[in-house]
Amino acid sequence: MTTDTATAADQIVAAARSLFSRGLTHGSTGNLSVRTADGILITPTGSSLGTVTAADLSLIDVSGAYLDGPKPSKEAFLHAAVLRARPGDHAVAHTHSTHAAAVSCMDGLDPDDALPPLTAYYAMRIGRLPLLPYHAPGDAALEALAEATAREGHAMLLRNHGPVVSGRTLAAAVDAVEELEETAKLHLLLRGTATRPLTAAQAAALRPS
Ligand SMILES: O=C(CO)COP(=O)(O)O
Ligand SMILES: [Zn+2]
Repeated sequence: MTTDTATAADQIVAAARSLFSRGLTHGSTGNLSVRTADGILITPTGSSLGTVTAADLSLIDVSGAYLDGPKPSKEAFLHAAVLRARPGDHAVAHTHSTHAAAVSCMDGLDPDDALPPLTAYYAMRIGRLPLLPYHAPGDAALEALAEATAREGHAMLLRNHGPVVSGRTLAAAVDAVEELEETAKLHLLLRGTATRPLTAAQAAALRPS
């Protein structure tokens, strides 16, 4: 279902405030997008999600090209790549949330799946978390890999950076990125403690499509 641009703008501003007010984004980090009938509405580059308004939002097309409004997020190409790869998804959330960003800096991660399925909600909302190799923010060299990764699943972790998660709606994408953050926190809390994640079969039974 495609959202109209005015509704999408309201959704982006509400989600931005919600994330920023709870410390899930800080400074001018993170960006949100929603696919609309007109293109992809996305937060502008350099904006704080604590103060961005509906009038500040940028419009790009699915190729990532600029259409209207202020200069889009430098990660606009990533949002467009994910939405091209996932026609059933209509929104993308990217954050530098503390615990997920911390995990993205850890050595020895499994590049196919950076976090264990510690809880049922993690298995339901994220499932698998591929780790993408380090690129500087805004480096479009990541575009092809991000698009290919998004064809396999709706979540990915950018090395030394943070998560990118899509959803059928912005609410779903934000819900999933929050679940990822909380699971990253649990993972760090449990370091040094013998831990029993879900079994592969238990996780697979809950995995999102
Ligand atoms: O998260 C960010 C870069 O990765 C923020 O960039 P923008 O301000 O360009 O959206
Ligand atoms: Zn970022």
